[in-house]
Parts: sequence; structure tokens; C-alpha cells
Amino acid sequence: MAASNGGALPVVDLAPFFAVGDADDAGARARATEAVREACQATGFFRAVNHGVPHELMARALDLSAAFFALPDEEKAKVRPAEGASASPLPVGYARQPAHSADKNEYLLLFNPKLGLNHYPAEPAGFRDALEECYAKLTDLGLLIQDILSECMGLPPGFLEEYNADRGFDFLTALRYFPATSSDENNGISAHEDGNCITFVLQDGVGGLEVLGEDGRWVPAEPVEGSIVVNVGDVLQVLSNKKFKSATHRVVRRPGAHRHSIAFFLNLHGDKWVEPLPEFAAHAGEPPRYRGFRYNEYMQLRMRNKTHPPSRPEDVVHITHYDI
Ligand SMILES: O=C(O)CCC(=O)C(=O)O
Ligand SMILES: [Fe+2]
Repeated sequence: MAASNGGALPVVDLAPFFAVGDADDAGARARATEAVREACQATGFFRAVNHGVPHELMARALDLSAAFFALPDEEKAKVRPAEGASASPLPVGYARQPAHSADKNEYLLLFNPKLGLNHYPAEPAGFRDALEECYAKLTDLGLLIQDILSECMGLPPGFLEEYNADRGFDFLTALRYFPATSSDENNGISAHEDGNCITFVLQDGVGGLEVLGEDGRWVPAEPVEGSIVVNVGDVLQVLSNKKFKSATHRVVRRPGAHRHSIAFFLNLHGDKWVEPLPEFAAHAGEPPRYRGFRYNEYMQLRMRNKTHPPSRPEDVVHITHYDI
């Protein structure tokens, strides 16, 4: 069988967090928590299995997404609110990366369906339901992983839950990457770190997602059916004063096939203040490695990277902007 074993990505089995009444649950939960801690300190990337998101839903959402992106461009372009009309932090609906962008993909973006801000495609039938079901399940998974992270960061129970209690800034993107046209025309998403708290990726069988390993080599996050790739974003790297890594990752396009993925971003409210927590700085006898900032300021600087790409790569804003 050509399927890989998932390469070098650590696998975390979340089953013990869903089991009830088994005497060994506490031990199994502690082992899973330790595996998350190790992965987040090493690269910030792992693969979750038995995560509570039904495999049938994941496959259905990816299939319907492929059917949507296969529609003619005029159809897809209808799923876009008028310029300036969006009340959401990012434009909802369909978009294709601009021609000047090094990233070669198109996507459909939605916020929390409960906010009523989204624009959905009329076709294919069932796509909206699948996206909304995914959104709800991935939010639940985000809250579970956030609890596990709170625990493995040694924070008081419920700390991150309280710090990041607002679900108004999370978003989901269904993505389609175009096939590579040659071996040097194959960038899907350039190497980056996610700015948010925690990201999940569901992907079809094509492959191309890669994470930068500790030794500086790219490790493929090969598709493994039913698994979800999890990565830590910049917010957790800052809170943990660099103890937890915001994973550097990219997507390399493969020849001969479009690639489909669904990414969910557990985010932070724009008004939140982000700085190294005392547990990782003063109380640990460590100097803070970042100055504090309001999250919205960082989100806006990152948006500017896209809307007004700086001509010099060193002017692109990353979390290093707040380095001390
Ligand atoms: O499509 C993927 O596999 C990853 C997407 C990603 O890294 C992003 O949107 O930030
Ligand atoms: Fe990303």
C-alpha cells in the first residue's frame, strides 16, 4: 500500500478524553497530555486521532468542497459580499489569492455560523451543512486541545479557557491548491507560522503540507485518513515565552492534482492583550522574550503583509516584530 505511516509527525490518541468510567482513563489522559507537551515543545505540530470529529463528516466536507471548487469561476465569484460590506474581521466567502501572491490557492472563508456573517455557496447541496457541522465539531476539539495545553503548560485548570473565552474571531477556510506546473513552480502556501492559538487541518489524499523539523529539514504531514493535523500558533508561543513552538509550515503543490484541505483557526478576541505569562517569565526566572501587544494590532499587521506585500522580505511582519 502506498499510504505512509504519517512520516515523523507525532501521533496523539485523544480517545481517553472521550471515554467514560474507565479506571485507567486518568493514566491514559496523562500520557496523551505528555505527548502533546513534547510535540509542542519540539515543533508545534502533531497528528490527532480519535479526536471526536466523525470521519464520515470529514470525508463528506472535503468531497463537497472539491465539488464546489470545480464549479466555473463565475459561480464561485457569486459567493462574495460586496467590497467593504463585510462586518467580519476578515472578508467572508470565496476568494482566490491575487496574481502577485506567491501562494497559489483559492478558498472559502467562514466565521462562527452563529454570528450570521457568512456567505455560503448555493451549490453543491449539503455543503453548507457539512461546513457548519465541521465548524461546530472543530470548535469542540479546539476547546479540548486548549484544556490539554493549559494542563501541559502547568497553568491553573481552566486558565486558557477563561483567557480565550470569546468564540467570535475563530474562522474556517476550505482551500483548493492548484496542481504544480513544474518543480520550481510549486508553492501552495509559503513557509509561515499561524498567528492564532491552535490550528487544525483536514486534508484529502494529495499531500504537500510540510512542517519545519528541529533539524531544519521539512517533514511531510502526509495525509492519513481520518486524522487531523494540529499546530500551535504564535499566541501560544508568546504566552509560553517561546517554550511552545509556533510551527513553521508550508504547502508544496504536487503535479497532476488539485489538493483540498479544510483549516480551522481557534483564534483570540482582537482586544486581548498578549504577552509572556509570569509562569514562563518572572516566576521562572526568565526574561520575557516578547513585548506585550493587543492581538488586533498584530492581526492588522499580518493583513497588511497580504494587502500591501513589502518589497523587502525582511519587512514582512512576523511574531519576531515583538521580540525583545
Ligand atoms: O492547507 C493546508 O494544509 C495548510 C493551510 C495553512 O497553513 C494556513 O491556511 O495557514
Ligand atoms: Fe498555516
